[in-house]
Parts: sequence; C-alpha cells; structure tokens
Amino acid sequence: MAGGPFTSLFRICASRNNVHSARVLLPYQNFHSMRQFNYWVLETQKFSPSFDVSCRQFSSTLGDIIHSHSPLKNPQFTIFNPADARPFSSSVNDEDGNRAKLNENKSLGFVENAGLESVDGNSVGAGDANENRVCESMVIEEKQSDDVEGGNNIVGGKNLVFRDPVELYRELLTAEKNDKLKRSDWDTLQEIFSCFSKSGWAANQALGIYIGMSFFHTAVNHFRNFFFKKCSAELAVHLVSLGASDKAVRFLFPIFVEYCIEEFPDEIKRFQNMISSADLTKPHTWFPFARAMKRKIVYHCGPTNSGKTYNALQQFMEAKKGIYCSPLRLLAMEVFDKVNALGVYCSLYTGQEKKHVPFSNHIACTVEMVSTEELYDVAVIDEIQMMADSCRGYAWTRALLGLKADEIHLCGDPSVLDIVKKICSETGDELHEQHYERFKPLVVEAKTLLGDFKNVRSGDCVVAFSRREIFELKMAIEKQTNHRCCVIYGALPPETRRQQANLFNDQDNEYDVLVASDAVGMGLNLNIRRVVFNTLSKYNGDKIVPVPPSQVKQIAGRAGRRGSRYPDGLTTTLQLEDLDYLIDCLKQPFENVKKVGLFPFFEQVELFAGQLPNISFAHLLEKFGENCRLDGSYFLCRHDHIKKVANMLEKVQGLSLEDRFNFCFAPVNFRDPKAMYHLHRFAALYSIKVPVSIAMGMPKGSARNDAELQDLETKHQVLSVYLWLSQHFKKEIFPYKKKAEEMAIDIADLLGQSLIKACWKPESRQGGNPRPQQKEDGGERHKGDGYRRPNSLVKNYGK
Ligand SMILES: Nc1ncnc2c1ncn2[C@@H]1O[C@H](COP(=O)(O)OP(=O)(O)OP(=O)(O)O)[C@@H](O)[C@H]1O
Ligand SMILES: [Mg+2]
Repeated sequence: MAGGPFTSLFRICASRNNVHSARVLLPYQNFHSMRQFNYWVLETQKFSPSFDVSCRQFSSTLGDIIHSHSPLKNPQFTIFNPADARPFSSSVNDEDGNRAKLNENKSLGFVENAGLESVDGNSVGAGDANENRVCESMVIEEKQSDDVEGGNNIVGGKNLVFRDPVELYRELLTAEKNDKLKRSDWDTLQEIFSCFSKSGWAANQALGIYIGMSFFHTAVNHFRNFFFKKCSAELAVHLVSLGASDKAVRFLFPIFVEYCIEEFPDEIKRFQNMISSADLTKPHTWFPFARAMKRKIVYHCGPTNSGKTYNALQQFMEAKKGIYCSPLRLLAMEVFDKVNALGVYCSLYTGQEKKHVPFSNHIACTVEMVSTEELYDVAVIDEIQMMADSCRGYAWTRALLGLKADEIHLCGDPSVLDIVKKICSETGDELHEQHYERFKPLVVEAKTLLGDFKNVRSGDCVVAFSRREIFELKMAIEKQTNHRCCVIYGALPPETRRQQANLFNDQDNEYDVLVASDAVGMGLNLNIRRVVFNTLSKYNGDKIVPVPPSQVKQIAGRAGRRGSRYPDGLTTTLQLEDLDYLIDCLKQPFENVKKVGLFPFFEQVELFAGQLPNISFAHLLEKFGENCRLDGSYFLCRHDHIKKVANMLEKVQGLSLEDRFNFCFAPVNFRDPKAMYHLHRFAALYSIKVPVSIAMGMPKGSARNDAELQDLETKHQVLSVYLWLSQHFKKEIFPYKKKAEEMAIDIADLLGQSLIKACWKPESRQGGNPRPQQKEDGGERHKGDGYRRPNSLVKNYGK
C-alpha cells in the first residue's frame, strides 16, 4: 500500500440507529520519514441511515470520501460492527487501481488478526459472531492497525470502550470532582497522563486535529488539569484498570480530541493555516496551462549507451520550436554545439550564460532554467531518472509537470517509468514507451588489474571518488607506466572537463588514460575502452559507504560507445576483492523509484512566511520542511545546502525574502570558505544597492602545485556564482558580467594547462571537511609510490 502502514483506529460517532457524523483521521504521509504522518480530519456530512439498513451504505459513502480525499493510492479500511466483530464492508482498489465492489465479507488479509476481544477476554476472530454484544458505536479500523480496543472493561454495566467520546467528554464537562479515589489511583492516573504526554502515537494523531507537536504538551497539561477536576469514578476505575499503557492512551485520545476542539480553536486555526500554506500536495495542479494541453509524452527507456538521447534529439531537431533540458551545463553545451553544427539554429541557456543565436527556435538549457511559460512543439528532458535525485530532483519534476509542449521526450533508465506513468495518469497526458537495449553488451573482465597499475591500458578510465584519490592515482600511474592521464572531477568547470575529454579522445597525443570521478557518469562523449574502479566505496559527506549499484552501472556503462574507437565496453576493478560487488551491482535490476523530488516555488515559501513572521529564513525553511504536506509520490528535496547559505546571509540586512531565496540557489560550493566569503560579499553589496564588484585578481599563470590548482578552482567557482547572480538579479547591480565571463574562460584555460602538467601531491582544502583518507587509519600503500588506496568497504562482499 502506498504511503506506509496505517496505524490508526478511529471511532465513528454512531448510535445503534443513527450514524450522526463521523470524524475520520486519515494518515497523511510526510516527506521525511515513514514514521511521521500528518493527518487530515475529515468530517463527513451528516448521515442518518438507520443502522440496520445502512451500515453498508454508510461504509460505502465513507469509503468514497476516503478514496476521494486520501492522498494514498489504495487506502484500505474496514468498518467493524463490534456486535459481531465481523467486517461488514471493505473498500479496496485492486492492483490496477480499479475500485473493487464493496463486498460484505471480503477479507483484506488483515481482518483475521483484527478481531476484537470478547467480553470475557477471548479473542473473537473475524466472522465469529458474538450475538450478545451490545453495539453502541462503530469502529473504523485501517489496515495493520493494532487491536487497540482489546480488554474491554465493563464498569457499572456500561462498556466504556464503546461509548461515544463526545458523550464522555460532555459528561466530564458537567461532572463534579471525584473525591472518592484512592491515593494510589490518582498516582496511576498521573502516570497515565505522563505516558500520554510522552506518546509519539498521540502526538502524531493530534496533528489530525491540527494540534502541532510544539503545542501538544501544553494541550495535554491543560487536558490533565481538566480531567483531574472532573473525572468520574467510572472513568477513573476504567483507566486505572488499564494502567499506564498504550490502551489507556488510546482510550483517552478521542476525549482529548473533543477537549482540544472546544478549548483551543485559535491554536488549531493557526496551525491549520500554517499547514495549508505549506501544502505541496497535487503538484500537477500547479501548472494549469500545461494541464489545459493534451501532451504526448514519449519515454525513451533504456540503459546507458543505447541511443535514447540520440533518438529524442532527432525529434527535437525536426520540430519547429524545441527545447532540450540537460542535467549539466556541459551536456547543454554539447547539444548546443552539435545541433548548430547540423544547421539547426539553437541558443544556449544555463544558469551562468545566455547565448542567443539569431533566428533560433531551439534552445539547449539546463533543466533548472527551463521556462514553463513558453510554448514548444517538442521538449526533451534528458536523464529523467534524476527526478528522484535527493537534492536536484525537483527541477526534473517541475519540467515534466510544467512544460508547455505538445510532445515531451523523456530519456532515462527505467527506474522512474512507473512513477512517470502515475504522474501522466494524473495530468491526463498520453504516455508512449520506447524501450532500448545497449548497442553492445558490457563485459566484465574477471581478471581485474590485480592491484597493479602496470595492467592499465590505453583507453582505460580509472574511477575514484575523491579529488585527492584522483591526483594520487594520476601520479602513481604516470610514475609506474608510460601512460599519461587526463582528469575529470566535479570541481572542474565544464570547459576544462571538455578540454580534458578532448585530450583523452584525441589519438595524436600521449594522454590515453583518464582518471575520473563519478562526474564522468553523465554527459561526456568519451572513447573509453574499459572502466576500472579503483574502489567501490565513497565518502557521502558523512561517512564512507559502498557506491550505490545504480551509480556503478551508470559509470561502468560509459565504456564502449557506439561510434567511438571502442564500441565494445569492458569494466573491471583494480583489486580482485572488489570484483564480486561490481558484478552484483551490474546484475541488479534498476530499482523502481517510488517518490520523486519537489521543492516549493518562492510564492509558496512567501505564503508560508506570512504565518511565521519574525523568524530567520533558514529557520523558515526548516519549519516549512517540518510542516509541509506531500502526496505519497513525492518527497521534499534536501535543502541543507540552501540552509547553509541562508544561515551565512542571515546577518546581511536589507535583503527581501525573495532576494534571500534567490541567493540561496546560487551554485556555490559551501565547503569552500573562500567561495562562501565572496557570496557573502556579493549579497552585502547587493543589499545596499551598490554595484557588485568581482574584487578578485587574475592568477599570474597556471598552477605549480595543488594549492594553486585549488585556488584556480575556487576562483572559477566565484566567477560562476557572479555570472549566475548577474542572470538572476538586475543587471545594473552586477555590471561586470562581461569581465567575469572573460576571466572565467581564462581560468578554465589555466586549469586545463595546469592539469596537463600536474604531477604533485594533492592537498586538503583549507577549512574543508577532512578527506576520507585522512579520517582513516588504514588504507593500502601501493608499492613505493606514495599512493595509498583507501580501505575497501566491499572487500568481503558476499562472503
Ligand atoms: N541511430 C544512431 N546512429 C548513429 N549514431 C547513434 C545512433 N544512436 C546512437 N548513436 C550514438 O551512440 C552514442 C550513444 O547514444 P546516446 O547518447 O543517444 O545514448 P544514451 O542511451 O542516451 O546514453 P546515456 O544514457 O549514456 O546518455 C552517441 O554517440 C550517439 O551519437
Ligand atoms: Mg543520453
């Protein structure tokens, strides 16, 4: 069932002859944890079917309401008639999402375990009628709910468990203080309330009536004071018999609900407003113009090197007006060059640059920059599986939902095919699938390099997962063999990566080996014969973890490209001990992604900010994350990076909320203190409306050591941020765009020159996080060249 297990049990206020109204709390899945739910309170219209005739009718109506309101795909529930403890109705969608007919005795699989206990404490299974039970209320039990009503306690001839909580609450309101209780009973009641106050279940359920987590304890304290003044003997005895237990908490909860609704309407309203302003449900409705179109979506689905992008680009080029959305600047630049070379005028639009080609009707852009305003005949969204990316996924989701194009071509692996199908069924778009196979199968070399760099061959791409490792490898390979190495890693500007790729692809030089990070996995056309994994573990910003199989596949798949010098692709590992993990990763099917990323637009954040004035922007984002509601198919993208920038800019006065929002998206490397310093300076100047200077000198020449190389990387980063800001804010405030462009080109060039001659030991970045290697004591030292391979995490994989 979509959206995780239901754990709730709710009472329906129903008398034997009359179902007055129902308050149903539906779990509303929150993005960040399967354990956390928000809840909806759904008050049904007044029902007045007679109990005898219309329990089915009631459940059917309720079923319709639950189905039409629940964000969950297949909300399943059963209404129990406690009189015979038999589910008399159920409503469930079948696998294909069709509503199954209501079926009186349809078992949902969980029903058998969900029987209520009989009066004498024996469990009554589903279908075991217990004619003697008096029914005064109905219970809706959702799938996988606990049997919270077990141990019915009949006190004074009345079964409190089956009493309507509204009635119980009303009785409490008019009751007198009970002085007859023993001291020990009061102690037990205190314990029960303490248990209630600490109950995560109750705090979660309280969200359903818009009692927020921060107000929950206050509400419980008030409720306890009220209860202690009013508690009747009957109630007290019942509670004491339950003791400080879940049962007691669950018994008290509906009475607490009634109390809160009456006592805290303002708090509830305030929290309700906050929640509704952080509503990210039904994102397909955010783009009414795209919804008004009947779009044709073609999913080009297949592994790497199977011709997906090639085929989609054919459609793009044939269209009158087209847009290509790329995951990387580099790839947008490649398509821009390629398409123009083929005679189709095409402009380039990325966060940092806008190259307008006169008379062009085609655009190659980065996916973040795509316009949902313009109309296109054909759009291509490349690497669509990135919808599930934890940080950038929202940009792909937005492009898919919002693009106004008659035809949209999606290229990617099959991992998001199901969810795209689901989204298309919501948007009403027509989906076509085109499946691809790899042109040539990828072959694993079982021999591996046996830990010896002498086994490196021309056309190899040796993959490592940190900058330091890359330079150490380059040094070691160049020292031990006659090969020369090009390098590609994330911190290099696209121009330099391209220069290195060209150097590697070009036959007429000695640079025939590539040492690269996972940045090689996407976008570049490389003549790779064999992908060799130096390790299969990487630092994820927190600790060292095995590289996920999907990433291993993507990188390994770069070997052997159609039309290249090496159409047959090979892959292997440096060490034999990593081979099993590699093989296993390649064998694994593509995972079936269940959720894709979302992030609010500025307008949504602004609306939310209206509910929480006077808090910092970083705090506001945090609150948004805590309170936003999402449908089961979406998650809120990680925004730690945005919060870090927001925190840094907190003390800069005079920035509007929108300014802060925009500054936070600037592509800065927050681990680089110098780059962060410059971003802060840019924001400070911007805030006082002073034209923002670059204030950074050009380096004298190419780098002579790693510190100088890192300085070049940082300088390019700063210029890239400047260019980005100049595109996202008023031009007058960032007047040195042209100069920044020129400097960026020169620095990319210097970086290229530096890498050609680089043969120095890498250093760690000042103030940056320690490199994984520094954190490790171990690591394997390679024969006398200073190279130390990080310990393999996957060494004993599968053994
Ligand atoms: N029909 C074709 N004719 C000529 N060349 C082709 C054809 N199809 C694909 N190619 C070439 O094969 C290579 C791989 O194709 P393409 O880039 O479309 O693969 P892909 O499936 O998108 O791979 P990836 O997932 O790595 O992006 C490219 O260099 C492309 O130009
Ligand atoms: Mg492709």
